[in-house]
Amino acid sequence: MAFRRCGCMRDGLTTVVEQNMENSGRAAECRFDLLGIGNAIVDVLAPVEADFPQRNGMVPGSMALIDGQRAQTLYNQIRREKEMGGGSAANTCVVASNMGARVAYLGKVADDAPGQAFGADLQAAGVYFPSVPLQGDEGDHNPTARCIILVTPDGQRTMNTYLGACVTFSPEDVLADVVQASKVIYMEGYLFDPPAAQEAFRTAARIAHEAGRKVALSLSDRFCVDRHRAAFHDLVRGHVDILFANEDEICALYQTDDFDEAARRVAAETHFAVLTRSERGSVIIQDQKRIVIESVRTQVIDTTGAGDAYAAGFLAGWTSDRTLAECGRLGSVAASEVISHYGARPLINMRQDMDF
Ligand SMILES: Nc1ncnc2c1ncn2[C@@H]1O[C@H](COP(=O)(O)OP(=O)(O)O)[C@@H](O)[C@H]1O
Ligand SMILES: O=C(O)C[C@@H](O)[C@H](O)C(=O)COP(=O)(O)O
Repeated sequence: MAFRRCGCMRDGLTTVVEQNMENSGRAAECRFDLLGIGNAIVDVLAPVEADFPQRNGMVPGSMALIDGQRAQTLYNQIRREKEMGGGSAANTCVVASNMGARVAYLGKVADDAPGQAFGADLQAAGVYFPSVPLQGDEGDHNPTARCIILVTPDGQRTMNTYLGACVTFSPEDVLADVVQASKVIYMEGYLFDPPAAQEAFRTAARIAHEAGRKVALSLSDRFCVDRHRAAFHDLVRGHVDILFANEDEICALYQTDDFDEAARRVAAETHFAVLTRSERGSVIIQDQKRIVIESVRTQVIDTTGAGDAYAAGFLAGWTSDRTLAECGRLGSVAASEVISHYGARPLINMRQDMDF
């Protein structure tokens, strides 16, 4: 089955696309399959030597929050390979759109050159991006966020994020009509770092559920889970319909080193969780039933965005009524594409060029 394509992404929201959702019981009459909400970030990718992260006080494979000065120091220190739109949920949106889903995104940039580039990347990918950039003094004090991503020869990425304009994202930035028009909203756990965005997160979840839409959450990073464990527990137990997490993150949530124990505990607390395990693939858990999905082997150049792309493939499949096994396979296929080159966004048109 081919994914549906929306040819009117930038029309006014009064146009509601009629959907034929015969067997899903999910939302009918949605303009968007997927709405991503997250920290709007420009990624700066750079190859570094294997020991660079440790030598510079970083934990390999993690995301650390840094201030503007540290961002500038690192920026001057590295050999920049690529600068491009990033942000975890935004990456998911771009990949899902590339796979044929109809996608919108909400996030905060400043009205500066990186912010304009971030918006242009989304627009080029067919993602509807109605968020208003920060203007004037506020924008001058909070420039568009940057993530300095250091990639070691084994393809591992270590991220250093300066949040900039993202710290101003608040409930007012949650556009209710866009939320209501989306089958599923997908929010990144990183949104729990900027304080006002936590409230925005809850606002978006409430609006979505009131409109009969689904809410998906990615736990994002194990240290992010450590920072916000109680809030994530609360969300997982009561407010999230689909949970995405990698092995480290789900283990961090339940404070265990044992993946099987973490998987058992999440199965007891939630109806639907999707757990990724890097080259070991993923496990989909729905109502205690487990489906194991293999990864797709590829030459790994840069693992930035593997989890984001997996979620994209999965949700593109889920919102077009694929079976769970097919959703998982689409996740693995999407992830294998983005880890085979620098950057978290696809270099090909996956819908056209790959076997779905
Ligand atoms: N080395 C790899 N080889 C093949 N696929 C991979 C590899 N690393 C990640 N993937 C794919 O990406 C998905 C997400 O990767 P994972 O590392 O678990 O998430 P994250 O990027 O969030 O840390 C995996 O389920 C798998 O499909
Ligand atoms: O959101 C961030 O702080 C980093 C993003 O800009 C980055 O593109 C990212 O999240 C990569 O995704 P991941 O490797 O799947 O975590």
